[in-house]
Amino acid sequence: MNIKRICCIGAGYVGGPTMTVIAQKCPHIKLTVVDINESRIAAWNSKDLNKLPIFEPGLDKIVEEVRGRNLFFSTDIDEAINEADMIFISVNTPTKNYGKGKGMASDLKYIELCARQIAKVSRQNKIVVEKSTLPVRTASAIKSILDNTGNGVHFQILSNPEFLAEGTAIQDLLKPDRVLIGGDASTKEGEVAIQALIDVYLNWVPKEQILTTNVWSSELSKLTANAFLAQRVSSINAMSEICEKTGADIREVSKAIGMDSRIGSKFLNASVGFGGSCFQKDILNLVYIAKSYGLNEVADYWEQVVIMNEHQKKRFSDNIVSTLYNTVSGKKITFLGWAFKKNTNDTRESAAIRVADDLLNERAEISVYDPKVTEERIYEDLNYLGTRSSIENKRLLTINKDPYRACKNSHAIAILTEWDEFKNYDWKNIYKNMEKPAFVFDGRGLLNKEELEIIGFIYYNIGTGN
Ligand SMILES: NC(=O)C1=CN([C@@H]2O[C@H](COP(=O)(O)OP(=O)(O)OC[C@H]3O[C@@H](n4cnc5c(N)ncnc54)[C@H](O)[C@@H]3O)[C@@H](O)[C@H]2O)C=CC1
Ligand SMILES: O=C(O)[C@H]1O[C@H](OP(=O)(O)OP(=O)(O)OC[C@H]2O[C@@H](n3ccc(=O)[nH]c3=O)[C@H](O)[C@@H]2O)[C@H](O)[C@@H](O)[C@@H]1O
Repeated sequence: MNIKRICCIGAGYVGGPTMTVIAQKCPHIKLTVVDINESRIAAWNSKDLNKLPIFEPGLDKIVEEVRGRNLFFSTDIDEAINEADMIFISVNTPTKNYGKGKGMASDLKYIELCARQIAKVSRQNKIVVEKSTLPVRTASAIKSILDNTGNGVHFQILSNPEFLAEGTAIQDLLKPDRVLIGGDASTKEGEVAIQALIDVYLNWVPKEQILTTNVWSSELSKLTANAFLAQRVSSINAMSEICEKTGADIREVSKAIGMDSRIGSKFLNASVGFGGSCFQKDILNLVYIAKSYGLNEVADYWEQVVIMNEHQKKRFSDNIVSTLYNTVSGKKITFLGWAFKKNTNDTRESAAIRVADDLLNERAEISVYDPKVTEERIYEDLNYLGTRSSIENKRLLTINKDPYRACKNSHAIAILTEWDEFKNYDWKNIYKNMEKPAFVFDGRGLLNKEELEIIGFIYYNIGTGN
């Protein structure tokens, strides 16, 4: 089966970049990315490429090349569904914040709405691809909705989880470690659907890197991959606390263990805690699934990864307070970075939000510098926690688009995002304009302790205790 038209529902961090890359590599396929969020679609269609809703290195160039050629962004969801041979569902699947499973299970209401809409408007057979990260066995719920509410047309459901990381999305999409496709190979129609999606990827991904499994393995592999990655961060962060008590240096420990090829060197950077929209949500989802099968030991095991992460954030803010003589009330503390990692404007679950909230509870005054994140976003993140009124948050937290001004008159700087450019700042100048003693709390282990100490800073690096 030759796919000619693809529709992607959800123009977010996954749908947007993923379809952009497919459009570049498959000029013979017309792709339409749709979303209910009109302003997001308007931003994707913006003439000014700096106004795209998502910042990803290299994304703007490819959008410029393919938009209007074979890639389209639209709010006309019904039309895009109806004309497509293949539909990717790439909507958000956040942690449920109400009812059964509150705070743990994935909220599948957006997925269900998509399935109902697909069923309602489809006039010919379609392949439906789960791109969103979903609890294992979600495909059976989607299939049941499609088969029971549709117009008698036939649907094949595939699972094709996305493994891109933000900040490197384009590179990850162009050269994926693997592409995973889960489908029902036991039927002829299932086999045809699997092959149709393989053929799309074969336009740029070597066939050895395209892996097929049954649907449930594919759904569960995505949760497993994120759980393993997050577990590495929590494991190294747990060791960072031991380092701080014993004089060991976490960077040396990471290097020493990473050289063991069975362990490997990636994802061993101690930090103020992992952020991002997925690690926490996907592990909590896994915990919920385990509990729902009565697998309490399994659930507890994975939940500890999230508990450790919360502890790491709290320990970082506690350390700032205790180092600043147990009082930060009225003291200006500057945050370099608000996003959850470098090269993204995404702030979801960023450690900065928790750390700021803790310090604001201690009545500190926070000054934030992050060139990629909008002012509205930062206040929304804080207001969402509901700890203080939005007026109070605006009074206590200020945002500055100039890092030097952001640091002026502050007592301490906290590094919350791993931007490499921090290293190249004029730190002597920053020091000159700060209150003394001037502290740097490096939550990403990026700056050079010795250099900063020569300038006069008192430097704390997560995982070294000095
Ligand atoms: N952000 C990431 O780096 C990765 C995310 N994922 C998974 O991909 C999925 C999507 O994540 P993101 O792109 O980050 O989410 P996002 O929140 O950036 O985008 C989702 C979009 O779907 C739209 N939407 C929701 N319901 C809709 C409906 N019924 N019809 C049309 N549009 C609808 C929303 O308006 C939103 O623009 C999630 O399941 C996530 O776990 C997987 C790999 C990486
Ligand atoms: O499902 C998802 O959403 C994605 O989640 C992560 O990608 P992402 O969250 O975008 O970014 P990561 O590079 O994984 O970083 C996550 C967090 O862990 C932190 N981290 C990462 C690595 C490390 O060694 N130490 C560490 O603290 C980062 O600073 C960041 O806050 C996975 O890496 C992707 O494979 C996956 O597709």
